[in-house]
Amino acid sequence: MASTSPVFLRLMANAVAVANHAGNIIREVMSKGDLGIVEKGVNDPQTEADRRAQQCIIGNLNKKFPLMSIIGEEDLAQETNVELVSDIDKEVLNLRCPEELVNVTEEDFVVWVDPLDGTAEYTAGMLDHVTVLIGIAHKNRPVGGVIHQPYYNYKNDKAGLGRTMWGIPGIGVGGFKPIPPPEGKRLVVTTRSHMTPVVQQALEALKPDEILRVGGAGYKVMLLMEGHATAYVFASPGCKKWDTCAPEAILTAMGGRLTDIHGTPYSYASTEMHPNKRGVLAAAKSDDHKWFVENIPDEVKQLVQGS
Ligand SMILES: Nc1ncnc2c1ncn2[C@@H]1O[C@H](COP(=O)(O)OS(=O)(=O)O)[C@@H](OP(=O)(O)O)[C@H]1O
Ligand SMILES: [Mg+2]
Ligand SMILES: [Mg+2]
Ligand SMILES: [Mg+2]
Repeated sequence: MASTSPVFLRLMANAVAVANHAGNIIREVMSKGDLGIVEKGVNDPQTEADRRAQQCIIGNLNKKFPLMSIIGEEDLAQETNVELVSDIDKEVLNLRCPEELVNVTEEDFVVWVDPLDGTAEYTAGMLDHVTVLIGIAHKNRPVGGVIHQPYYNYKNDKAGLGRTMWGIPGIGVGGFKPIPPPEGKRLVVTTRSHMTPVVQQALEALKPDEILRVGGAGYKVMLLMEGHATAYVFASPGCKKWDTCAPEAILTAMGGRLTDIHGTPYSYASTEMHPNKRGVLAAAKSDDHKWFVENIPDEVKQLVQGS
């Protein structure tokens, strides 16, 4: 079965396994206590966990899919002697493959990797905000996504610590139960640490019942997936393709949408620039997404055009 599975399913099943392994690395670095923090820029830390998790994810995917483009957040020379992850997720391997991906070969996929999303929160001990993101794109669009949350349940006696969620548009999602947001309420999730006057202006115009400020694109989208928020609104550049590719795939698979603040999808081609310069707007329900696109003021849209 495995040897005849489409490349796409083998890739997804390996992505789940390496994301789990990256989660082990992230917890191990934290438990050893020396995070090895390097400041890449203002308010942009990198830790030993970011570095080792990326080496593990890209090293393993490279070994198994040597012809595929893989783009990771951290600017590192790839080590060749990374620890081999031999498991593969059997449930994902045995899923139905989307018809249009059955015969696609590895050269035609592009993988976007954020080895640790929410680094600032990781260093500050806000551990549930931390995720590992692996997004798979084909013909510029996200076709599969994996989000691993290494500290899921960490406040809960460590019962069942960590979880992995996946989504394949046209097929479905796994590892969590999609929950719709509460009817008749507008709950907006946005940045915790990158507030600007324009981000604020957009939020005020939307008149939310509540604003949730959390770290990381992965965690914000998880709040949408499980009904804790109606929309993720970030009217600013700053987010990158590796932040949004996996979350977009999962949201799309459950009927939601992730675009720029104008309502236009991003392209995930390997030649694409990394920053999402036109901001981020996401919702678990496409009707909600439409309402938010229509209600972000034109003045804000003009200020976040990516030029
Ligand atoms: N230059 C710049 N300007 C404005 N905002 C920025 C910038 N760089 C990163 N960000 C925002 O910072 C958050 C964390 O960034 P990353 O996801 O890239 O970092 S990491 O994966 O945690 O390392 C993430 O969102 P928040 O967590 O919502 O603040 C990014 O959207
Ligand atoms: Mg970073
Ligand atoms: Mg990130
Ligand atoms: Mg990161």
